[in-house]
Amino acid sequence: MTTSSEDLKRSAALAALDHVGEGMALGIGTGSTAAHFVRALGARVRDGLGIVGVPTSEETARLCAAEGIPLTTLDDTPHLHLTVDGADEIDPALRLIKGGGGALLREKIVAAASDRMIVIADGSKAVPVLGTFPLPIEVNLFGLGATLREIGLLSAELGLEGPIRRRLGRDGEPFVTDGGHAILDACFGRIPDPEALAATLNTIPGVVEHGLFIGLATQAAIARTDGVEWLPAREANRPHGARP
Ligand SMILES: O=C[C@H](O)[C@H](O)[C@H](O)COP(=O)(O)O
Repeated sequence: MTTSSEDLKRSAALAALDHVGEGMALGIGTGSTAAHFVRALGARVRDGLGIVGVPTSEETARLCAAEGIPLTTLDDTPHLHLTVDGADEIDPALRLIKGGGGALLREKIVAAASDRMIVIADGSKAVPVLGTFPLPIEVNLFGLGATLREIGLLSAELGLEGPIRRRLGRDGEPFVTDGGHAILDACFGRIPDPEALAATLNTIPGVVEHGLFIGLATQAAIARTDGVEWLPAREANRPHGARP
């Protein structure tokens, strides 16, 4: 019997669900892998599990509502126990590229508000070096051209070359995030020093957020045909370390 990539995503989601306990405040991720988690969580909630969730996108909010998962906001619940979310790439130090679905801004805010972040993924997302997946960069619509040019110039100084394109939606129109911003996808191919690139992007006016998640993931459940592999935490990488 063959195992589909959806089966693997579901296996990773179920492995993360084992870490969810009664009374938890959860960050709930976005994307096809996170959707498996939402559906499995919904079944547990209907069986009586008491949790509240903060969704990382309007799409996830709708799915949670359909599953009967009680939702809150970071205004009412600013400190979360655990976030479970997918990723586009995961390296061995648990650095991530996220934002393939355009939800990176809310995802990063929610992950940073959480004591722990478990990344769920099928094995295809685990890479030795980040960057094959184009890096999503969320930018303000005002000054888009100038921001794009600055990203290109400063990343070239780091030795990163490659096309940077505004993302289009499925309808062929420019993609707009839940926050009303554009996404630029930077096709660098390889990002040998993600910390340096993240620090550079953080200095550029007009960059709202970028898809490099560094020091946020505490564990990853990577599902392969022979089972789920857990990548451990690297606490030294975590500026937002677990709080009491
Ligand atoms: O913006 C979207 C998110 O970062 C997703 O978690 C990421 O793109 C992974 O999505 P999927 O599980 O569909 O591959």
